Amino acid sequence: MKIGLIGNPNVGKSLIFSHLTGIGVEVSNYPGTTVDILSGTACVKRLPVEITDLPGIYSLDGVTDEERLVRDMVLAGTFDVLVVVLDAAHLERNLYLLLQVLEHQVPVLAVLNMADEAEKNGLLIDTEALSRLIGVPVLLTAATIGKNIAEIIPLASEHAAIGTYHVPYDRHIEAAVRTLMRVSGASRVSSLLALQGIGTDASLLESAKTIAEEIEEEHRMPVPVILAGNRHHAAAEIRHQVVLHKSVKEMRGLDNWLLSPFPGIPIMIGILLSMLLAVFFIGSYCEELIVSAFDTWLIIPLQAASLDPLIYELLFSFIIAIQAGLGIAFPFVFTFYLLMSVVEDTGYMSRIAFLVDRVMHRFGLHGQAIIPMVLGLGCNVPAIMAIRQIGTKRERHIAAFLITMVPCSARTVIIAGIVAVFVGLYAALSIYLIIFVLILLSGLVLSKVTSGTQLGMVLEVPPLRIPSPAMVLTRAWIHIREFLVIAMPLLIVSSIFLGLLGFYGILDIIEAVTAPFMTGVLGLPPFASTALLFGILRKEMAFETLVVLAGTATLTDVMTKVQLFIFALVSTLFIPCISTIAVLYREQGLKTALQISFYTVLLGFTAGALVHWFTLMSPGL
Ligand SMILES: Nc1nc2c(ncn2[C@@H]2O[C@H](COP(=O)(O)OP(=O)(O)OP(=O)(O)O)[C@@H](O)[C@H]2O)c(=O)[nH]1
Ligand SMILES: [Mg+2]
Repeated sequence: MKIGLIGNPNVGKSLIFSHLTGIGVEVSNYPGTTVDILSGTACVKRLPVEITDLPGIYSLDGVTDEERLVRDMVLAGTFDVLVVVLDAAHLERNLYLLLQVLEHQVPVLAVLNMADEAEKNGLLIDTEALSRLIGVPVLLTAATIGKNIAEIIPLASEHAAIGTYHVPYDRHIEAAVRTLMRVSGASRVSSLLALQGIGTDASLLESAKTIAEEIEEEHRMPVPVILAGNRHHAAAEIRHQVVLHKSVKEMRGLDNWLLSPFPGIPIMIGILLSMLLAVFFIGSYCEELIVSAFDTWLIIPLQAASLDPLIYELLFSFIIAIQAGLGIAFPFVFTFYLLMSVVEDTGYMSRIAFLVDRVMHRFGLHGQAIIPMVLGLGCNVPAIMAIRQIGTKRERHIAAFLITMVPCSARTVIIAGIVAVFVGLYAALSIYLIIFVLILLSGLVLSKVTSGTQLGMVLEVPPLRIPSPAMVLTRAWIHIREFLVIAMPLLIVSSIFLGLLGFYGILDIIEAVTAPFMTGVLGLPPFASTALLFGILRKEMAFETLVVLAGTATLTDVMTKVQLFIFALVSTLFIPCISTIAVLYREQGLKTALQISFYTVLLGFTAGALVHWFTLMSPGL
């Protein structure tokens, strides 16, 4: 009987080999110690068993010479049993190779070595669950202390089994495999290999090539990359089901819920939606209190005092800027960051990434890209900076486009403050829906037109934790402080600037020039153009400026509900704020910054014009 020891580099194969055979081989703590293939014999029940120590490899893809060598030996049926040695302390990374070995339909025993290290790291591995899941026996060992090493050969020779687990590949891949199996009568593994251009059957390779080209056309990435992405996802999923951190043992039941598509996805939508609603309700409740306090105590007395017109204009612009900042933006920004901070601290964010990973691949993105996108709900600037971590240039390019469309907290201020307050909750939610659909469509189009490759990556899902109030408050405070020290002064200066422009009649000129477009195409009052313009400085300033220009916080006095809806939609979508453009330029270059700015202007005006046109067509609205 021939047994092969296969596994990632540095997992302890050679140490196990010398325990089993008594042959002293080089064992060292760096990958790639074994380069030659060494065999030895052990006796089990007086029958000789030949054991081979193979060089460490990460996959059977055949990228390196060692990988090709090992794969060819496996394909040639050299071994009766493969003992796959895994590092129990880094199971997810090691599972990738195991999943690939299982595809080869050879009897397998999985040995999770380094049990001592896993234990030291506080990891508990449910070997029975793993064994049930993949259909092969699983043994936990620690080669340095000889733990369970004596079990390896008896288990391997008597109980090694052909795995029952199939990596759930992308549906195009699965369809291709089915077709190849039917047409050429090939096995699943030969069909999968043929799709990657590996194999000896010329006619199978020929048909696989045509199908693979179609898939690559559709996905805009090579088949091996798609397969790798799927395997990584499967490895993450298995790891999640069988490994738990001691400290979070009690959280595990909850986590199983959170991470499975059902009820995970409804829960995710529920959590995000209730966050938005909480921001709406708490924000607008506080807004009303603060705004009316300003009106009663400052604005009305100011109007009653007979002041020099210029002084009055300056004072009025100053007060209304503070009213807009503290009264309108602050309650929403504060509530948002507080809730967001809780979500981040619990570790739920990575669960969102895991849940949407599959869907994101359709948009040419890895699940990890969802984290900057969710961060973008707070502010696009750190979100754009966070895409640095994303694997390839192509993914970064797509992510930059999509993130700039994500409604940040400033845009939530506009949507909540204008639409939720004056038009209604459903109208406000419908803006999110419109933006969501536009992001999906843009993602689909971008993933088709952007060239380059997509990388598979391992998603780490950190343990769930009860958030610590101190951490949550500190994190929320960092964002809120940024708002107070950067946004507020900017708001005050621009409000005074605006007051002066109005005082000297310059706003009238700008408005007169843009009026035909504003009124004719978007159906908005002419002064909306100034508000949109100031929205480029900071998004919520579009709203605050509108209040300043309207001269009242009760916007329905000066605009219709439809106008308010269109204004909010356009100012949310069109051109990112100046800080976002700056960071886009720094991170992605001038071309991308310009492309995105142009694209969003087009999108914003088109969406606004369409809504206007639609309401003209249906006067009943
Ligand atoms: N803590 C701990 N260390 C181990 C265990 N098994 C092996 N090691 C150590 O891990 C390192 C790598 O062991 P090797 O046997 O050389 O690993 P390998 O898989 O043959 O590595 P390559 O030949 O590079 O593929 C050595 O320093 C071993 O002492 C274990 O169960 N626990
Ligand atoms: Mg070795």
